[in-house]
Amino acid sequence: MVSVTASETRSRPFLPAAFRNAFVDALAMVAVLVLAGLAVFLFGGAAMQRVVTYAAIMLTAVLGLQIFSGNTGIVSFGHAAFVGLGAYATGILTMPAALQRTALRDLPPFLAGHELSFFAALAVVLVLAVLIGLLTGTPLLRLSGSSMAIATLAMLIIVYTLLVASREITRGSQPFYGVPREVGLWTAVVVASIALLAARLFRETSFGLAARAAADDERGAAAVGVDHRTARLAAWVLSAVAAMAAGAMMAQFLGAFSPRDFYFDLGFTLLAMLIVGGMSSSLGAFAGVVVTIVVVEVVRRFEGGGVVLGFQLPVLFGLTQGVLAVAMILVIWRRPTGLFGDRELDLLRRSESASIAASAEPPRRAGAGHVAADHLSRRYAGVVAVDDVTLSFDTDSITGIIGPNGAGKTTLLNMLAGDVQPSAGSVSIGMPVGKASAFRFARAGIARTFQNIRIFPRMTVLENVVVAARQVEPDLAAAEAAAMRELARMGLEAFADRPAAGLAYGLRRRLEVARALALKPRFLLLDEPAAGMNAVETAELVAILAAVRAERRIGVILIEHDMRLVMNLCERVVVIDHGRVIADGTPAEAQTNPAVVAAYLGSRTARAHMDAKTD
Ligand SMILES: Nc1ncnc2c1ncn2[C@@H]1O[C@H](COP(=O)(O)OP(=O)(O)OP(=O)(O)O)[C@@H](O)[C@H]1O
Repeated sequence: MVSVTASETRSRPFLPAAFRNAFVDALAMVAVLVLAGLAVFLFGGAAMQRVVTYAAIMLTAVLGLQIFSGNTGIVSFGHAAFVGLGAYATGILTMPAALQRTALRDLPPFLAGHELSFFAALAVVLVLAVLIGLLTGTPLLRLSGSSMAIATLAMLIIVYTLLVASREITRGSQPFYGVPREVGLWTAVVVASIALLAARLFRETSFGLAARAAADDERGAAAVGVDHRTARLAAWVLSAVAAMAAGAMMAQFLGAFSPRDFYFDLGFTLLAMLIVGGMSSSLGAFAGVVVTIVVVEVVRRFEGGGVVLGFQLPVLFGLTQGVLAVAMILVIWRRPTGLFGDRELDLLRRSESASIAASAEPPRRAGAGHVAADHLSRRYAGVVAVDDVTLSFDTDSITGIIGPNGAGKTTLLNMLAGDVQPSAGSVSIGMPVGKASAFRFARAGIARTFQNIRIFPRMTVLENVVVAARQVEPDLAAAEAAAMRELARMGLEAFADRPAAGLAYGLRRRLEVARALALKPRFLLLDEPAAGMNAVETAELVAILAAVRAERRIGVILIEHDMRLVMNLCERVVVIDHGRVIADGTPAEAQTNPAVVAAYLGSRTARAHMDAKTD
């Protein structure tokens, strides 16, 4: 459990808490793998050693898939293609030259006669994997969600077709043979161990955090400065590296193979293993491989028929794939997050040793600055949501935006946050942000919360805030300490290690504010921050916002229907009706403005709200 201390620890930790925890988790899984290797090495026969070697190779490939699909939430059917490319590249690079002259007579000269050792070939394959990852990822990741998943399927088919068509290099659909079989148990165990470390640690890097945040809520992630395309590309490239490393080992493990070995069957097996274990964690990938290999080894014995309890079984062709398919369906049905859920081992997080001190460093104060809307309009097929609005907001002030339902308040706020593009006019935030997009606005100091809360439910409460802190603080340990400080401010430190999904409604709203503040913003844009809160919670929120403003001198712009909150907290009130600004002044002026009363306060209840005096 994370504990908070009031002051920052004197000695800086060797590694940020998240990495220490990840490292220990990975070491625990590596220990199990090494012990399994040792057990079959000492006590198992050659057949058992081959099973564990194969399991370690598959583990490397499944971890590759997990790095991408587990962190981004996008299923990939294409990773078998990476395994195939790694296998063929290794086969060509390591095949003895004499054999090449007979088996691959038409091999282009630049590919011929290298005769590399396995590890030299692996190094080349890894470089190749980065290039192939960048080349395939850049166009693929322009798509989103299910279209991206379908595109990975297309990639699998394209690579298969290329392997079959490139006869001079691959022998087409004929078996590619003559690859030296240097990869044994320990090579596979070592490479799989490195893949385990990489997969477990990647989760905690800023790319891993960003990819997971975007998987949970893409708009919410952009609002805390996450560039999801870059994060996904990083995950894709690393996953290609792991999958191609698995392919390199597979080539030398099998010695002979054909394109069919890296097609739908393998793609399905990799996915089945990951889904059975649990897609979202490296623990899931690890467990999935162990469970499915054990099941497959047992089932395989019955595939060719045999006698069980006196009964003669028929030959059951495809029994293993069938059992895997049923296992996958059962898991998806009964346990959608896989056998091992979507949490890592988190060995250190469970103990006191992972305490993170809240940063004592005072957060930066916003300098003078402004956010301005210049003749801003936004139309939606026939509806003019915002109509020619010109407004300017300064730091060190709190402005309330009020107006009837559907007046255009949220649309205006979305444009000020770079989340919605104006149909006409422009937004200036006091510094250049290049192509306007929400993540660039967030990094430039425009933080926001949403009317419908957009936290990252599958991440912990602390991770929710660290994602934001990392966008402005490259040092992870410092980002953790800053995130802890914001959690403590919002009274959430006791929940730091819990999944955010478990928070009650009011606490989720607070978490969203803590997350926004971790961006060290110049402006904080809040869309109905008190919605759904009771009077006590609202009063606490008002006190927190007033304290934040006093401490940091930031500009706060909030949309709110709770007039008591607006009148108590805001120095300026902007009233919007039918997309236009109809009043802009002090709360007292708004209360007595006849246009406001006429346009906004038709009903008696609303008038009663408006008449609420400041406490
Ligand atoms: N994505 C969209 N597509 C089509 N119409 C939209 C879209 N977003 C907003 N609108 C329309 O624009 C108008 C203004 O909506 P907006 O949500 O900005 O108002 P609001 O003042 O925030 O309302 P509320 O107080 O109910 O949240 C409404 O008529 C709404 O239906």
